[in-house]
Amino acid sequence: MISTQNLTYGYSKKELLFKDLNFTQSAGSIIGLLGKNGAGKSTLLKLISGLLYVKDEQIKVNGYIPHKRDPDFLSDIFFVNDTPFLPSLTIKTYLQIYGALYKSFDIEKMYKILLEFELQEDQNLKKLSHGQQKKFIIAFALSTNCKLLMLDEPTNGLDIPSKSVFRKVLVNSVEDDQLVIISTHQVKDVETLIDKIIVVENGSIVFNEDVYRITEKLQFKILNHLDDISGIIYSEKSPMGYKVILPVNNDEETEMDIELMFNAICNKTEINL
Ligand SMILES: Nc1ncnc2c1ncn2[C@@H]1O[C@H](COP(=O)(O)OP(=O)(O)OP(=O)(O)O)[C@@H](O)[C@H]1O
Repeated sequence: MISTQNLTYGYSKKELLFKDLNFTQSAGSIIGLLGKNGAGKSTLLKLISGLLYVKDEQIKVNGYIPHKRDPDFLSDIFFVNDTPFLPSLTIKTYLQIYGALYKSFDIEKMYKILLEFELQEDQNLKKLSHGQQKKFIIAFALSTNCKLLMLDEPTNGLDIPSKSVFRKVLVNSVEDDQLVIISTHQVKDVETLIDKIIVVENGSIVFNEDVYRITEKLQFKILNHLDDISGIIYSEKSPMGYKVILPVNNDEETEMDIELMFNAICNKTEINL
């Protein structure tokens, strides 16, 4: 679905953000795109969606060159920005106008998600709070059934119940022929959703692994002491004790602690899966 070939991009010619970035990604995953502030996550999403320009065929998405903005390409991708810009229209009117732009738009699904998010069709989008606008655009994105969904900080501004609804509707909505990329700092919000982690650092992809491979090879535990435990890959002191990453050695699989995993990667821990 996405392939990049020596993708090179910088906001200024002197300083490149991405240099010769190569990666491919097929459909059927919900990816957590992680990285520190300024790592290049949003830029990568903008390049994939064609909002930023690169020469030649350095990126292909669904067989299209994104920046050419072919209508067929645009009707099958959706990019949810951290701060959505919505017109002064009621939800109902917005759906009538913009739903038509997406070939697989499902109005019934939209109304079901609106109900879950406690939004009504007669509400004016401009008069919604930031969190309500976010919920609206997430509901719309999921209802387009686009092959590629990119969500930049989707849980930013959502209250706690809405975050649970977000997780539920996303999991129930996504099909195997879709690819979802979620860029976020709120890693705990997406921990149970994602099946792949991609970490970007200084314009490079420094980690790219399926969650099932991580939990097959690594254990995530909390220990009272570090003494007498051999093979610790990474550890961090926490109020409960020591959070540690260990190799799996007795077939006992644990849930991945995404925050610990991310910190281990950022601390340049050698992780061999
Ligand atoms: N419009 C722009 N003009 C110039 N530089 C920019 C622009 N947008 C982003 N940058 C720079 O590009 C780099 C990557 O920014 P980007 O927004 O992609 O990072 P990010 O990983 O999404 O960060 P954050 O987690 O803080 O949102 C940063 O150094 C940033 O200052």
